[in-house]
Amino acid sequence: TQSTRPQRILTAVQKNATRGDPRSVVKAIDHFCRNKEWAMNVGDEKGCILDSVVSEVNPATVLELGTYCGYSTVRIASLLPPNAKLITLEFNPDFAAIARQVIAWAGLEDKVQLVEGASGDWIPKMKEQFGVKTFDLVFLDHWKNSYLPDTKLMEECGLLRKGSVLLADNVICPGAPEYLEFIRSSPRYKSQYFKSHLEYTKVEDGLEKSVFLGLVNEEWT
Ligand SMILES: Cc1ncnc2c1ncn2[C@@H]1O[C@H](/C=C/CNC(=O)c2cc(-c3ccc(F)cc3)cc(O)c2O)[C@@H](O)[C@H]1O
Ligand SMILES: [Mg+2]
Repeated sequence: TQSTRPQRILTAVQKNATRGDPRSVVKAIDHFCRNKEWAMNVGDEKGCILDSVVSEVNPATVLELGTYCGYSTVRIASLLPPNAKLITLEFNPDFAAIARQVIAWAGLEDKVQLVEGASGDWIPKMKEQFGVKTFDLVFLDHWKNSYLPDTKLMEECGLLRKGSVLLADNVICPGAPEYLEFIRSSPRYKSQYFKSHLEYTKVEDGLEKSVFLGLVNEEWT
């Protein structure tokens, strides 16, 4: 039977990366996607911006929306302090199965909890199911029209605290216009755009970093 692109990405990891070495897993995927087959990983250029935000936030709890093959999961988890936890949501079982093996190859299973299912179903269960109070960092990289509803849902479920950081991929390409419009005009967020390029291409794209400010007082009037 024909292999899928995620299966070919996993094969490239198993052939070219060293078990237990997250950076070699990241390099192997980037090499494959730059030279063999493009895939929608955040990639090496935007990945450096992701790394710098993760290092700056130094999060104890991270939520990733949209695991795909686990590329950004590995990048983030490799930078987490001991005892920190990354929960990543993926509703495609085939992608989830590949991602589990990529995460395991990197030796990061202990820091990552991959949950199979839709973000809209699982966000409301985070506290009761995983004992999460709030998330220090959220990486949004799933369906672009789910960014806004899921952000509102996280607020409603009390999963964001003053200082929580949202980092959204692809705000230019493919784009997340409703999310950008909301987050940049909301008094509850302080946003910053990091200009970059679509993974493995010269097309413009970027990441939007937004800090949740908590319920600002004009909402009590
Ligand atoms: C509500 C819900 N719950 C759980 N998992 C969910 C979920 N919604 C989606 N997922 C999962 O997340 C990933 C989906 C990622 C969507 N990403 C993109 O579409 C994307 C596209 C491009 C792109 C750019 C230019 C082009 F010409 C073509 C493609 C680049 C990117 O970086 C992308 O992220 C995928 O693994 C999907 O199963
Ligand atoms: Mg993306």
